[in-house]
Amino acid sequence: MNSLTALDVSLSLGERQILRSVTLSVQDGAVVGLIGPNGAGKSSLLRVLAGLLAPDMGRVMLGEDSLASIPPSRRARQIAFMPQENVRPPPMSVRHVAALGRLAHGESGTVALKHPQVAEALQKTGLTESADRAAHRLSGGELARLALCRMLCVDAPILLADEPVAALDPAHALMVMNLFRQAAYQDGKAVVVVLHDLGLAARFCDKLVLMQNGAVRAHGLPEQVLSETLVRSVYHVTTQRIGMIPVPWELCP
Ligand SMILES: Nc1ncnc2c1ncn2[C@@H]1O[C@H](COP(=O)(O)OP(=O)(O)OP(=O)(O)O)[C@@H](O)[C@H]1O
Repeated sequence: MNSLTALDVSLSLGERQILRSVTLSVQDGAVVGLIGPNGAGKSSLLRVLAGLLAPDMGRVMLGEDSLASIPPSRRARQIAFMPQENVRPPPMSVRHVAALGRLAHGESGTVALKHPQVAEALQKTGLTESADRAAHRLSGGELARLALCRMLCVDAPILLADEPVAALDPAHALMVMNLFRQAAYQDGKAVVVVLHDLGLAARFCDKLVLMQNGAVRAHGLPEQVLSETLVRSVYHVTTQRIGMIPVPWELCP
């Protein structure tokens, strides 16, 4: 069974305390949504979970093993990470950039390009017809899908995605959220996804972790975490419900 757990993790960067005793766990077959206002610490926590930042206190466990004890080469095969920042790629084709995900398995060149996972990831992210285009000429949303595509090419059991739908139109945002659900429910992956869209978080995540000021303010089922009271307290907005889905409505006075 695949699981990734942050246990009582604290992190300081420079003078600032960024994370305060954060505990979060994701198991295979589940999509965990990480939500919270700007600056709450979501990206920092995701980087700690990916092993890119070492916590000052607490630890991260990948299954039974401490993440810090796992060699980076094995970590790269176990955890695929999509960062928030979309760096414009060098002048290579979309297919070549996607295939960089296979480097985690030591594959490059033709071997990587011909791996079935590359064609599948291009198809799942709606990029098959753009595969031969120059990646550096893609639009912002297309670039975001390419970053996701490269992450899928790793075929890791654990997926960590930082605001993967922030730049996407509604159809592609739904496509990507369905893709995470499929990864969890059909392929048994463990998924952590950072989201600002509370509607998507409510609909597509099995569990939500709501962060505020570097700490976990609430966690549990979406309907528990996205209560009117908690949303008002953390985001300072009122909500209206469309069915079960909370929609941010007005700034609190
Ligand atoms: N290297 C750093 N040095 C000092 N402070 C940092 C550093 N990196 C991040 N921070 C601070 O840590 C806090 C949390 O940042 P983080 O990017 O984790 O938040 P976030 O919840 O992902 O925010 P957003 O929703 O805006 O992306 C912010 O106040 C940020 O300014």
